[in-house]
Amino acid sequence: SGSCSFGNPYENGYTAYLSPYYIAEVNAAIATQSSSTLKTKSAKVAQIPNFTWFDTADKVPTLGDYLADARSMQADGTKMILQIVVYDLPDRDCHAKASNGEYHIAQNGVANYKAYIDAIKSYVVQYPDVRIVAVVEPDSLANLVTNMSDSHCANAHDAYLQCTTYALQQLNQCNIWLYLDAGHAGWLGWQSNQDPAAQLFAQVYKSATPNRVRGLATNVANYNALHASTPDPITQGDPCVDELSYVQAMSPRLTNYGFPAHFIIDQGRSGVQNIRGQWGDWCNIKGAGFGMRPTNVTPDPVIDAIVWVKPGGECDGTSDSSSPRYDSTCSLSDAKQPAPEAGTWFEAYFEDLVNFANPAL
Ligand SMILES: O=[N+]([O-])c1ccc(O[C@@H]2O[C@H](CO)[C@@H](O[C@@H]3O[C@H](CO)[C@@H](O[C@@H]4O[C@H](CO)[C@@H](O)[C@H](O)[C@H]4O)[C@H](O)[C@H]3O)[C@H](O)[C@H]2O)cc1
Ligand SMILES: [Mg+2]
Repeated sequence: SGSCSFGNPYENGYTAYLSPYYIAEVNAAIATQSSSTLKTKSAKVAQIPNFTWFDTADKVPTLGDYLADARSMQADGTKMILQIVVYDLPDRDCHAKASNGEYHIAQNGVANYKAYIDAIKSYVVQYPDVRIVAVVEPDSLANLVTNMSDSHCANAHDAYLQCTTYALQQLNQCNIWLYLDAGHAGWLGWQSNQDPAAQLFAQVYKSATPNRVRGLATNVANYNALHASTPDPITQGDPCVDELSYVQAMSPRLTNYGFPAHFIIDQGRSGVQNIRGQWGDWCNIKGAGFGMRPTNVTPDPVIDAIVWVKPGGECDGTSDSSSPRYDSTCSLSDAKQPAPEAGTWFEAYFEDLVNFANPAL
């Protein structure tokens, strides 16, 4: 049956697959741009690998297309990594509104979610020769740590855990590596949140054995620095001023609870610091730029790789107060407006990310 390796999936010799979905978004954007400099820089972004978000079940068949495409690219000996996000929990994004999903617990949501996971699994098992890295359910467990006082999250608690355990039980093939989403330094890095978070992550890790959970993904769809030379003033009071200090604080706690976690850290929109009014602000933050490029060269052996998970240019949430998914966070002074619905293309914001990119494009 060959080896079922479970080391760092980002080991040297692997090439991250470029999402055709994102390339199409960027190409469409370029067609609307007039500046040749902007067009050139935008084209460079399309060549930087990020994660493909399966935020609706009807996108899952494209996973088969991407796996087949990646397999064809392996014909010459190239070894590919396909990076995806599993993101379709019932009552998703329970403490916010912007990213509420298609499934609802009250409407058979857990069963629907299991069918969604089964569909993903059906493709994973068809391509045992293609390496897959999956971030599992951004914001979900983090909300269970800090927002049980929100009835939406309290009511979703059991379903989130049941669904996540199911996903880990089903997505356990040798060609997939899973990273549970772990919020970020400004969410769970606060002294009072660290241990409860570590306990919950370890509980979920141990709820499905054997599993292919390599560790945690941090800073997904957020803006924190990997390493801040000088802490952003908004971090005042939080011992974890950046993602490096966050993962270094969490690692021994997780090991202590029986979860020897490694980490991947999103830096897709972290190129510019000191741009937020407060650390809890998360929506279309003005002044953000594309950040350090994805790499497996990291400042700590517990960090497998720096990655781009949130595709820059895809909106965090609408600023239209008449929308059912309107979240007032997207109308704060540090949020770029007007903004379209979460997940849809936000051209003005994309152009800012390009122009403010650090390193420059
Ligand atoms: O001084 N102290 O000692 C002390 C102690 C504790 C303190 O309380 C902490 O304050 C933190 C804010 O500083 C809070 O963190 C925010 O929590 C929000 C959810 O509630 C997150 O929002 C999500 O963001 C996602 C993208 O990241 C979106 O995709 C998603 O839709 C969206 O919902 C923010 O990122 C995150 O920054 C903590 O909960 C809270 O516990 C504060 C001080
Ligand atoms: Mg979101």
